Amino acid sequence: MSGVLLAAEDLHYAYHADRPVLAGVSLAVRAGEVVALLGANGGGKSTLLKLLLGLLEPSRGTVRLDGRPLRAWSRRDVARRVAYIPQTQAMPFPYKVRDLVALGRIARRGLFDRLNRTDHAVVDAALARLAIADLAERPYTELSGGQRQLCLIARALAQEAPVIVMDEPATGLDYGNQWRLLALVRELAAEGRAFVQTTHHPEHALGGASRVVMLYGGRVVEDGAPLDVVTPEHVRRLYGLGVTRHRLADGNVVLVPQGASHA
Ligand SMILES: Nc1ncnc2c1ncn2[C@@H]1O[C@H](COP(=O)(O)OP(=O)(O)OP(=O)(O)O)[C@@H](O)[C@H]1O
Repeated sequence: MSGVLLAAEDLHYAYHADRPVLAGVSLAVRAGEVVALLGANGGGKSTLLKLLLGLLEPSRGTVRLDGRPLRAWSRRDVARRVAYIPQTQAMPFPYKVRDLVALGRIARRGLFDRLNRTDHAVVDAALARLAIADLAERPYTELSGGQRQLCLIARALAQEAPVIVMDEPATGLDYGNQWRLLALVRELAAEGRAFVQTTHHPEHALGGASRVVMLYGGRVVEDGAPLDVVTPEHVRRLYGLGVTRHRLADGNVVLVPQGASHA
């Protein structure tokens, strides 16, 4: 299919043979798309991301990058095409923020190559885009969780990969930064990048994604436009929580929880 950058075809995966986590997941991500992946805790979202990145091997099925099976690519070529922002990343070495973001350039250059003028300009642009230029000289290890998250996103931008995979990118970000990040992601997608991101916030999927995929019982149960997927019925099925959905006068759509249920 045209424009598909990253595709999962009938993926199966289990950490333990008697407990399948994914049981036939298919998904295609096209240039310009922001795909939000929703699912309950333990539903297999992070596992799916790791399969898409080639960090885990599916027991059945294939992941394709630019149409070629992932296992046919070298790790370095995958890193040039796909950037990953994991949920948490321990960073024992106290890199300065600028140096951490510059690590994104390794995929483009050799590990021991000196950064050239273009590399420095790309790093500066990434810091500016995340509005963290003022943190550039601070050690990463001394930053707050949310500041670290912004640095990891800047590093992914510096990598200049056409696909960016993010595991709960809004975690730890304050309310303003959460919505600024969603807006930035849409801007970057409009420039032709593709995003796959897990989220625990259906509102973020409604307001920030161009497509929403719901994982339930190890399968994709919904895949479509945010307004078609993030419905009270589907939210109840996924989270066991009743919500009402309202369109505001400005056109925005919001969910209002009705109270928890274990049904
Ligand atoms: N390394 C592992 N070894 C064994 N089981 C694992 C491992 N990692 C995850 N699991 C199990 O696989 C299932 C899916 O986990 P995964 O982390 O993919 O879910 P998730 O949807 O990302 O969850 P959350 O929303 O809580 O982050 C869970 O039942 C989890 O316990």
